[in-house]
Amino acid sequence: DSSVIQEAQQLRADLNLHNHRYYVLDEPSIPDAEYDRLFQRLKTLEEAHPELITSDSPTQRVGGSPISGFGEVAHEIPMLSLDNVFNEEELIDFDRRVRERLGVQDNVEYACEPKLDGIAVSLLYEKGLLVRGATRGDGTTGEDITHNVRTIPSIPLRLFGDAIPERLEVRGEIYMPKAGFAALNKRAELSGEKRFVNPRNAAAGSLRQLDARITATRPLEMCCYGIGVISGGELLPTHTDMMQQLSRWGLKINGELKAATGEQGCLEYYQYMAEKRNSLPYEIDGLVFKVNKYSLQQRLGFVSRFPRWAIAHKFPAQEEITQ
Ligand SMILES: NC(=O)n1nc(-c2ccco2)nc1N
Repeated sequence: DSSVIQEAQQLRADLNLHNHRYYVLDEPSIPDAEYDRLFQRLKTLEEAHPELITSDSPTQRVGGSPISGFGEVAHEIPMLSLDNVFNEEELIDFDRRVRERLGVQDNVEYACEPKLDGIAVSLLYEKGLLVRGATRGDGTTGEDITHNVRTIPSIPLRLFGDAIPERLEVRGEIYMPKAGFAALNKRAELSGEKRFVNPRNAAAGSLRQLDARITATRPLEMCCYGIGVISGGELLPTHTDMMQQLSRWGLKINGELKAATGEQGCLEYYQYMAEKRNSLPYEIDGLVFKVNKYSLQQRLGFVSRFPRWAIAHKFPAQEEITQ
């Protein structure tokens, strides 16, 4: 009856908000015991009235039986991997090429982020509901790991707030924090299971499980670093704007995300993060500098879409031959 429906809806909303504060904001709002009590109450209501169960209920994070195999996902927008630079000179060269290609003299604003050492994933939200998770794969085709990404507490099953796009593809890195990795290997040692070599391998192995119940026991987190498809919604002018918007919709973004001006701003960020690297709670294998304005990315993206290894040498236009 309607009071049970209302109670279930209220419990679902409250639990999802508590999850958001605990796993995305790292600011727990209630004691664990209180959370468990609410969770058990929702579980009881759903068992008594299965028709109340919705896909974004926190009780639905761990699926039922294992899947038989991984489906394939065709990325509508290719998931490009990043080119690398290894020193200041090459970074300065990158910035110079960017400004040359844009035909600008003055400084370009960059978005600066740590490069998390995990697994790149694509999350598709339709009308705010998480409908699919996929690995990068070869950039064009990835593996469907929806059943496993649903178990990760920092991945919202439903976005909240307003002006949520019809379709929103969020891209980010699934990673295992250093502390979680150490605890997992400690448990593995005690139970005679194999240990993982590093957090990246541990995350990769956890996402390759056919049985989501195993993935659910692994301390995984997800941090957004970009978007793919966005339709029926507003694309904000810059990457940093868009990441802040993802955060308002309940997604986790990296606290070290900053805007910097020109090559000098990037080099200062590099120094700052080089000092800070060992004290971060997760492993990083570098930093990522992105031209912050999407309009400039589009222009640059255009140039880089042509193969850099081939060029067409055109003949001069011939006089039109009149019949
Ligand atoms: N791994 C990582 O942390 N990444 N990866 C990107 C990326 C890959 C392609 C475009 O952006 N950005 C960040 N922060």
